[in-house]
Amino acid sequence: MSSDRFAILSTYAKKDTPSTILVCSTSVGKNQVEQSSKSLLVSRLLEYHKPANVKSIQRKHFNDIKGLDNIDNFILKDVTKDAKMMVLRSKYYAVAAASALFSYLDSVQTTVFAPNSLSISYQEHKGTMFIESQTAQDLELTTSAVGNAHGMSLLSLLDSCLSQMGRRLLRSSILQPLSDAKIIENRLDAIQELLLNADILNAIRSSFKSLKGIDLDKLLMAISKDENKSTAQDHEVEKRISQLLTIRSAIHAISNIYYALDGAKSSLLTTLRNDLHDDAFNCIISAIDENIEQDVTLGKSGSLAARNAKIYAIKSKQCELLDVAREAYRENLDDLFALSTKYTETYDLPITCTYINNAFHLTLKISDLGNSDLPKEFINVTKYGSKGKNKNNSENMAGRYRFTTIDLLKRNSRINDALAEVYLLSKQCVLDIRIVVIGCLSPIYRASDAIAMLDLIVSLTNAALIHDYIRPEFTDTLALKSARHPLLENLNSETIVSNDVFMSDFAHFQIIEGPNMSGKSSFLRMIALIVIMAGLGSYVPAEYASIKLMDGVLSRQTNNDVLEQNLSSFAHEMATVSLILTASTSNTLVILDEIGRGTTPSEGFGLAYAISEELIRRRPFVIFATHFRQLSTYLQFKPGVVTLHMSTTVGGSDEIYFQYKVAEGNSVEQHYGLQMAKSAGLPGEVLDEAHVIVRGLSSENEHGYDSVINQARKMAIRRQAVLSVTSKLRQICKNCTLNYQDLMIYLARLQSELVLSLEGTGMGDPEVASNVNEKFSMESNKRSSVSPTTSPMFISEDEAEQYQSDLSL
Ligand SMILES: Nc1ncnc2c1ncn2[C@@H]1O[C@H](COP(=O)(O)OP(=O)(O)OP(=O)(O)O)[C@@H](O)[C@H]1O
Repeated sequence: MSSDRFAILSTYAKKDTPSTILVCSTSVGKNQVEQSSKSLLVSRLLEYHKPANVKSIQRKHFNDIKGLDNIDNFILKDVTKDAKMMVLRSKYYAVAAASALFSYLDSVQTTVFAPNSLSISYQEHKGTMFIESQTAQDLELTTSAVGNAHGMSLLSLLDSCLSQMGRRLLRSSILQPLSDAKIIENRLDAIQELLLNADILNAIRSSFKSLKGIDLDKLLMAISKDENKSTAQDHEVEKRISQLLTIRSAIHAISNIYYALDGAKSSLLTTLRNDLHDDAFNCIISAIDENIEQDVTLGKSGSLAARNAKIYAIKSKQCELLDVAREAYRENLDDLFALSTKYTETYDLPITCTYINNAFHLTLKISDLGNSDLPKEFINVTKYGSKGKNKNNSENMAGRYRFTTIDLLKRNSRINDALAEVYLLSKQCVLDIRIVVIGCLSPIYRASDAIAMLDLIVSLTNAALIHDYIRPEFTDTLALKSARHPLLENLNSETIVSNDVFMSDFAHFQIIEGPNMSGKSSFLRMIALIVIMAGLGSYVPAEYASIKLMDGVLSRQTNNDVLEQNLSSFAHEMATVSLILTASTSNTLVILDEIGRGTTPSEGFGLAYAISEELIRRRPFVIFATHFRQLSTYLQFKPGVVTLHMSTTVGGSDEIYFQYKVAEGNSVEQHYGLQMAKSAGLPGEVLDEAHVIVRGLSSENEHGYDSVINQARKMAIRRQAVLSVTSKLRQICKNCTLNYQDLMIYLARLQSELVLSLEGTGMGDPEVASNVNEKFSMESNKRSSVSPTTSPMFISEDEAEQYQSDLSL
């Protein structure tokens, strides 16, 4: 299953070269696979996957429920099974396609597999980030838990698209951001150009108005659809004429957008501009203009004006027979109105001839008849009261008689015969033009894609302008200065507190502590949202952003009961964690918000600790918000682990003030939970008792590991300080553009920072500087492939080994 966007599967495929491609019969028509030239889908598939066989499979075999059952039955029963099943549950197209594949193998190739014998994996498109559906929901990427008002989800925040194509692309880009820096940089260049060149931006915006909300993708699909035999002739003609008129407007709009891009310089904008121009467009316009009247407006369906517009839409002299048929229609119409006039004169009544429900009727005001009866010649009489209204027509019939005569019925019938002839001949004419359009579909599809991309770029440019976002750069570190949560900022830009973030291979596992409501989850989500925004090519809410492009964003957040999957909250948490442990790589961003709260505290802590250890070993970038205070106490000594906390202050009467500011190190135990409970009005004696218990437990805990912790903490501080300096020195070696003097100043600053951070660890003496220099030289020796001969005096051999393994990353 390589794609969840098309119901297409390859069987017995060598890498990237399928031997058979199964397509759903409804997408190509019954015989179109055999006559492949008729189906755009089939010819495209063959273009890309020659010499594959394309087989049409009945729609009923693309069954997602059956597909999941099949996978559940055949997939290997290993530790990853639950996680894989969980991901697949939300991949409707992939599992429906799997069902078609198993049906095909079973019925056509008579291949049957043993249960639990197949290794099945779900792969995302190359060059994109993997975002699991629950993560998308938790991060409120496209929908928000509190309604879909503007700015409540990332999609609605960024969406100022002017076309449906653009909006669809924005949505899919948010759900599947890119991980290819080159493509992203192209988008960013385009945004930067539009930000600097307001003329082009405004020109594009106004050129989009001429698109008048036309959804090109849907229009092209409708044009490609063959005639439905059950559709009435007049509707078919009306539909086709309307499609041709819309495509004509769309091509004029494409041309306007093309000219609006005049002068654009960035590579993406110039490519898009080229995609908006093709000689085929002129062929379509000429075919339509030569055959269809310029000023046809089909109007409201069912009205006489709409019918006449349809009848006279094809220009005269294009088809002789059509001209004759229209003449016959006109003569019959004249006869019919003459008949109506005759009734008026004969009976001396103001009778009018009205078009209702696709036929002509006679009508007369009830008051005009006075006390007399309607003449006998008038049949099928309907009398409408003062509020009467013909439901099927806007014609107000209140206070009127509606009737007909035998002669009028005959005229109507003749008119209908003439009409049938007109529609038949018109249909032939519009179908001929449709063939020209179908021959040019490919450049129109390309133009549609270009418009969608341009719309996305303009939408992201608007967001950057309105919210003062900045252009991110892409490196190996995730460094954000004064970053803001985009959705919170949109809610209230006055109160938003910005935060700095720094994650690198040396600081890849970050634990964040803090009381409830202190802003932990928001901090986690802010990082994920900014990484996703950068992945879709958007500017981001920060003063500076260096982004490491991720291959996926995985998250586990609280309170996600998944009722439809019949899993308890804890079971779901474990299934998600299992997915994270299976799917994360050193390039994945993992967001963990409270793990292990659904079970006993000791089990919860044990699980949280073990999961953390495994993630530290696998090296994804992890941000873990937790209430387990011991977690950071124990884990902070491991390489790559950083501890953070949300800063808070407590007022005179024990109120808690949240500052929403992230600070380094562990939080000081202040029993915020108890303070919150007090604010919530818990009785005094209950609180006193809780204080006594908590104090007892705290001193018991601290007594046991205090001295060990202190020792280990010193080691950790030393190691982290050295690793941090080494990381910075490496960056200098790679990217430094400073002159000699500035470089010396920077190095001296690094040195004093190091000395400062070593204070209290037994390394802050004057010899440190020379020891550190020795350490740096050890590192540079390693670079030049000379093995270090000795470990510096100020670290133990164990420590030196640990440094070596950390540095060899
Ligand atoms: N950076 C910020 N600037 C301004 N307000 C913030 C910020 N971060 C969080 N908040 C406010 O604080 C509220 C609580 O934040 P959040 O849910 O992130 O806290 P939490 O520590 O995760 O709480 P809990 O542990 O109960 O889940 C948010 O709804 C928001 O209104």
